[in-house]
Amino acid sequence: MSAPVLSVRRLKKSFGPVEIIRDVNLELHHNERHALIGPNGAGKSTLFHLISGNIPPTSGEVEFDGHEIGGKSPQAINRLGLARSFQITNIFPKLTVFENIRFAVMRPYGLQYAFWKFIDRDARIREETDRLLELVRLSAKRSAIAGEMAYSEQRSLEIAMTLASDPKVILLDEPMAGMSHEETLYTAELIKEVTKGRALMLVEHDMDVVFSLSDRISVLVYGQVIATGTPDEIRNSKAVKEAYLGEEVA
Ligand SMILES: Nc1ncnc2c1ncn2[C@@H]1O[C@H](COP(=O)(O)OP(=O)(O)OP(=O)(O)O)[C@@H](O)[C@H]1O
Repeated sequence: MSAPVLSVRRLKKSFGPVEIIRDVNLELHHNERHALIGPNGAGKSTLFHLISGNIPPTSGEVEFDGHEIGGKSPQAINRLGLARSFQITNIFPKLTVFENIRFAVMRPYGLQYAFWKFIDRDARIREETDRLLELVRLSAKRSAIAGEMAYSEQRSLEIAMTLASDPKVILLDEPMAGMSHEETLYTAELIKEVTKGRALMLVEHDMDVVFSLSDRISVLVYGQVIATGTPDEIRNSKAVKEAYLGEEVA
């Protein structure tokens, strides 16, 4: 496996006297799909917030693509090539699908405040928007109002917006939350496709998705990584069974 594109070392985060992230070490490699699983309240979202710059660490390091990013702003981290989509859908519900993606495409060009009519002439932005529409299979929905689409379609749109900055690393926080079985299968396939050539870190509660999609899995329990390994290694880990998966399977 290649060198890590993202390394978390001895990371800690306390809220007041309570230590939520307790000395976490984690590596994400180029072209790797890596899931982070663990019981409710284990600290998965907090770890994502620390990596994406939404909250600063108490101590420790986060290195992304050769840069120390711990404590940097989400915008600065995003510009370096790390993109995150949130548990809560991040789209503009009253705009069309095309307008939503175009907004995300314009962001890296610093054009988001320009007039739409001038932007419409900008072939570069239109082509990139069309490419992303096709990639997430939403071309037929380009004129649909985003907030009126099915939930899974809104998540596809959100994934397209996350890809707009052409990130090296993508963090997805519970992309299947609230989806039907069919929607989950569809979205898992889509995620597989669109993350080719990138590194993905995923927080997800659907264990079928986690075990079929991931190259490696890390298990977080009470703010500590208790195991990292391939799906088979994690499935057969005694420590994981005792601390977490045994309970899930039951
Ligand atoms: N800003 C905050 N201030 C105080 N405590 C916090 C804060 N954010 C999170 N916590 C606490 O940190 C712990 C970990 O929360 P976190 O949301 O990271 O867990 P999680 O593993 O993502 O859980 P879930 O699977 O339910 O989403 C929880 O006990 C939560 O109450």
